[in-house]
Amino acid sequence: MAKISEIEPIVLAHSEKGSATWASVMIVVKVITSDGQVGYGEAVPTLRVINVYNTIKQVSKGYIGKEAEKPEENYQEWYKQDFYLARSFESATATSAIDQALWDIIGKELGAPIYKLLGGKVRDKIPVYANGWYQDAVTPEDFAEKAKDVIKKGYKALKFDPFGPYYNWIDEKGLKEAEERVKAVREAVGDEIDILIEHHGRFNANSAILIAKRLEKYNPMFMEEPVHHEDIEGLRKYKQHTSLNIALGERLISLKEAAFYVSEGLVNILQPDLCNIGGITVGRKVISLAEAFDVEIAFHNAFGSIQNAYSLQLASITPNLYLLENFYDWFPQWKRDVVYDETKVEDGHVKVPEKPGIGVSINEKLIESLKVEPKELEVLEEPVWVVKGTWKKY
Ligand SMILES: O=C(O)C(=O)C[C@H](O)[C@H](O)CO
Ligand SMILES: [Mg+2]
Repeated sequence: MAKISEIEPIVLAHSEKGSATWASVMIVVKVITSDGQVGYGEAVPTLRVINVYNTIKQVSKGYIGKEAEKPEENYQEWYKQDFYLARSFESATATSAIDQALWDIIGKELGAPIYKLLGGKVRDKIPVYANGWYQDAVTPEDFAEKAKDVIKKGYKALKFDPFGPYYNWIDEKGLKEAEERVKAVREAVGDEIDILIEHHGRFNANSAILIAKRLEKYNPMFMEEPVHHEDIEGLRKYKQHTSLNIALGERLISLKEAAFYVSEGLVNILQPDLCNIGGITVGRKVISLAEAFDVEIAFHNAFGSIQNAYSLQLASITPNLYLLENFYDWFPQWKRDVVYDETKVEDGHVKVPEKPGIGVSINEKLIESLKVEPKELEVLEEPVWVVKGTWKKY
């Protein structure tokens, strides 16, 4: 059986930026086997580009020489070595990206897309929701105009963060501003469209509860990360005082972390990120964990087109899928070109790619031409994790 002979982290950048600064670059992992097979994965940049790049090199030491077609065993072996894997975002994303590439290699060896290796599709098209669409939106009118464009593209659901620069607590002025933005979007899209409210984990429980009571009249389908990510007691309090669906999961980096939120009943829509949670090997286990508790899945999918391709493969085998997050229509063109623009959104759905492994072709020449040295991201008043141009009051 082929051995893993090379693992190369590659940072891609381009002058054309997308809607989220933290995804202005892509970190790609290229794995090559002893018989020349090549697999690709994607790691998460955010504010850790240099650290993730270097961690991929360190994690690779635990994978080089291992059998390429054994991602499960390789993950278990690495878990033994990497004492802080479940506590280290850098380790988790590096391991996830390498794991993705190994599943890509197996699929290519067997001539089958990953969904086939996992028992087959339960749907041929993936229903998606829009994010990234509200760049530079500030006033309610801005949000309403842009929301109409989203619906014209055929999306049946859209997510946005209506809170401007408010953080930790929110006052009456902030509540009013958020309500006016949500009201404008609801009036623009009508009652049939799912509105998803993103909080980016910025509020204390009291403020999050005030927000829920203020916005519930607009029937949001879920409230994402309403309280600070590590605020378990705040989340319990939020759940006790509101009736809205809680969505979270993008920051989870292990199966057992996901199991905690699901078994404690603290999440209704789980949003694992295949570039954080442990790649395909752990991602498929999280799907079943959620299914056992009647929790729905909406994979977090906010970085690049390789992550998007893997998310489509796993979304196709997920019986308890709500919707797949999608930035694709608001990606800079270069990100779409990395996969030859093979995962277009049509009428709010994406056809499941059928090519072996990752499902799409990878534009290796473009990757070569976009290669840059790992670098720090600028830290400005507007945090890198918001949709650009929205950290504003009006
Ligand atoms: O996609 C999500 O759920 C995120 O929390 C990430 C941000 O919304 C996205 O990158 C826009 O900044
Ligand atoms: Mg989010």
